Amino acid sequence: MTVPRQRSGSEPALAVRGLVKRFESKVAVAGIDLDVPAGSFFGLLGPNGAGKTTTLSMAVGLLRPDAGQARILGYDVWADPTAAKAKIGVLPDGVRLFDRLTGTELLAYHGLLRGMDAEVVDRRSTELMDVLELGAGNRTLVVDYSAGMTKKIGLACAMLHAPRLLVLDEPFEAVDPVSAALIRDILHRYVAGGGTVVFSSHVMTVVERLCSHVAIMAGGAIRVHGTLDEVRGASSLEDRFVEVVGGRTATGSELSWL
Ligand SMILES: Nc1ncnc2c1ncn2[C@@H]1O[C@H](COP(=O)(O)OP(=O)(O)OP(=O)(O)O)[C@@H](O)[C@H]1O
Repeated sequence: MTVPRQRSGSEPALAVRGLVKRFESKVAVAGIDLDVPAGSFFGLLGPNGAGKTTTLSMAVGLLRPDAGQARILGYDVWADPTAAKAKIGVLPDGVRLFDRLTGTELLAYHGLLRGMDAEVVDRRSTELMDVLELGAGNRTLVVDYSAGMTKKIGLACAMLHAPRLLVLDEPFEAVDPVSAALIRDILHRYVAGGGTVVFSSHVMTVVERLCSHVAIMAGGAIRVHGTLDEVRGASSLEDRFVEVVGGRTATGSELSWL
């Protein structure tokens, strides 16, 4: 008999153990252990190809790992997907949405798929469309949205059911500064209200401004993690990042034809 795992108040919002993913001969994620404390604002950093998207996709049950485990608020993502997925909202990489719908229709679709009450969906989607400045009455199809608007409707879909954990892959990419500030405020409020956010980003200033905790990945492994202050020490986060992942600068001899 399998004894259900005890869930306590101190359970990390997200816990991964020994996550591995290979794509043919390429090891994209090489055995990652990571705890995201409940109530934290967690930034996952790393250079292009470090394995951030692959890690987050496995952690939320979108990509099956070759080895390892992921738990969301104590629920195993692969053994108990219904319970685990009820607790999370996900903004995946390159959001694949049913884009022949208006934003409001897409939110209704998401809400009803999650078994939410139609009236609640209606109320929340109007509020989300409004707050995210997508226009509650806007009849534009999502396929015709700009990249930044697509990011915002993806975020709205992730938040609609009021999850306890938000996992966001590059939420600030392609978003204008005004919308980025808006998203930052919304996420701040969400964390202040007891939610947990994990997001990947390349924008150090955003991570430094928002995050309580940070992990830096490179080559499919976590190189350093901890609170923001522990990770950056006396340097800036950017300097620490370059130090950890190894920086390369153009010496002047490259691209001489340019
Ligand atoms: N479906 C796939 N098939 C083959 N290789 C893949 C696949 N997905 C990812 N990879 C490889 O795995 C490695 C990690 O990719 P991943 O997208 O997780 O990196 P990332 O840190 O999110 O990068 P970026 O910051 O550029 O988005 C890369 O070398 C990438 O080429």
